[in-house]
Formats: sequence, C-alpha cells, structure tokens
Amino acid sequence: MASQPAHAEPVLVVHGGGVEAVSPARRQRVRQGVIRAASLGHGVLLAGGSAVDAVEAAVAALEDDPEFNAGCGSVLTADGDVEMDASIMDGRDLGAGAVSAVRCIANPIKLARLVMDKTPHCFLTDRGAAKFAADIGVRKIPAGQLVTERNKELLLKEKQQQQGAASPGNLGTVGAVALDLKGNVAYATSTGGLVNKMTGRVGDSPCVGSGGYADNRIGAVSTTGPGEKILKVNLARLALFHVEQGKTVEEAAELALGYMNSRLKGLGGLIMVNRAGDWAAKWTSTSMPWAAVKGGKVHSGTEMGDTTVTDLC
Ligand SMILES: CC(C)C[C@H](NC(=O)C[C@H](N)C(=O)O)C(=O)O
Repeated sequence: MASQPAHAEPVLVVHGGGVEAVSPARRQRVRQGVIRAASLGHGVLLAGGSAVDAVEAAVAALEDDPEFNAGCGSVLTADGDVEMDASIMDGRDLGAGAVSAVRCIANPIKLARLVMDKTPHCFLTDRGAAKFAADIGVRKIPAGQLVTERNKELLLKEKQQQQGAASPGNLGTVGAVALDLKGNVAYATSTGGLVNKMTGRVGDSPCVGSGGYADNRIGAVSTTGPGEKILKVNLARLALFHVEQGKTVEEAAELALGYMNSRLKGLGGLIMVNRAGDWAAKWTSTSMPWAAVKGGKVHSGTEMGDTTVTDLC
C-alpha cells in the first residue's frame, strides 16, 4: 500500500438524512444546519485536528440542532420515547465505537467516541451503555428534553396512518466523513431511527459496515435510509468495496445505492471521501440535505440538481 499523502487538502462532508422532500418551510433551516456543521468540522481539520475529532464535532452540532433526527429532535418510538443509535470510526487503525438504544443524553456520538477510546469494546447497548455513560461522567438529561413538538405530532400522524410507506416525518439522520491534513479518514453517524419503531429496535447507524465505514487505505462513508435494508447490503462497506476495485467515489456511491434499490427496493443516501480527497454526496431517495467543505469552498444542496457553491466564511 502506498503511504498517505503528507499534506492532504482537508475535506469535510455531512448529510442530514432523508427520503421525503424537505418542506419549503424547513429547507432553509436544514440547509443552514448542514452548512454550519460542515464548516465547524472543517475548522477542526484546518486547526490540525484529526479526522475523527472533526466528524465527532460536526455530528454533535447536528445532534444539538432540533431540525435533525438525532440527539434533540430524534423521532419517537411507538411508546413515545427517544432511543438513539450512533457510531464512529477512525480510519488510521479501524478503531470503532458504537452505542444503541441510548436515552437521556444529549450527544450519543460523544458516547460512541468514549466507547472507542476508553473501553476494550466496540459497541455498548441500552442498559450497559447507560451505565458506562454514568460511570464516565456523561451528563444525564431528562428524557423530555430531547422530545420536540414536531416529533410528538409525527408519531401521532404515523400511528393514525398505520405502518407502511415512509412518512414525511422520517427525516434527519446525520452523518459526517472527513479527510484530515495527515491523510487520515473517519466517519460518524447518529440517529433517532425511524418514527414509531418498536422499543429496542436497532438500525444500521450504529453498525460498522452499514451505517458507515472508514479505512485510511480506501476512504470513509456515512449512510442514511431504512436501516433494515442498509443492514442487509452492508451499504457503507459495499460502497468502499467499489472504491477498492478502482471506481471513482461517484461510481462507487451509485453502484452501492443501485444494488440496495435493485435487490431490496431500498432508497437511501450516502456521503463519501476517498484517500485522495475526492468526495461524493449521492441519494436515490427524494432528497438528502448535505454540505461539503474543501479548498475554501462550501458545496451544499437538498434536492437533486440544486447544488450551490459559496466561499467559506
Ligand atoms: C425514512 C428514513 C429512511 C429516513 C432517515 N432515517 C434513517 O436514516 C434511519 C436510520 N438509518 C435507521 O434505520 O435507524 C432519516 O432520518 O433521515
């Protein structure tokens, strides 16, 4: 394997989930949210921070933004609770940390990072994750603090409509990928999951290989879409497999999403960056809010064909 480029141009890409169209009323807020998070993460990279620090910072900012389905703003389970999943991976050594079905904390991605850094394990769930959080001093917050009025209404609507097609409420899982100055890559993904999900249901987002993957020898990916389908095709690793086979990031993203669609009728999206700093944001769903920062420019969009490019301020 060739060694990493000594001074890579840092790249930070984020997504804000999605399947249904973003309503015009929310579009601007969602767009601002992804741009803010991508710029924040990119700032970490410019200051010499690692890719893993940058994706953690970008995703934590999106968890704190109630417009997105992660942290505050997470969709509700059938019982009206918030149960969150998150994972993070460091492409240097394939270090990975994940948590699932966690409640009453503001930033699941920070807990996933602590699992990676401070335990001999990769993945803690539910009761054990809560105990670890308490032991390590992560602040507990009241469950209600993560619940927004919008999500209460969405759960009600979903229950009235019964299960079935994805409702417009299913929007806003978040993720980030980064390439740092030293040529290291990382990903982070965080979600409240799917509205009206069964208590204890875990999706793809905390599962390494499905919700994301990062390997310095190839690149990094973060995904969004119906977890039950993403898990079955290992979407993130599948996309990177195509990069390993010599495809461009665009081709690799299209092939992986195309496979999920043709094999399972699954629509979704992903962001990726390869070790050379080429990046892509692709989706087969109706929309996916995304933003990418590289070389002093901010690229962003929500719907197909609405990409804008501005100077980084
Ligand atoms: C309708 C759905 C696909 C929208 C999407 N949800 C996720 O990505 C959920 C996450 N992958 C899981 O399965 O737990 C979103 O929040 O934007």
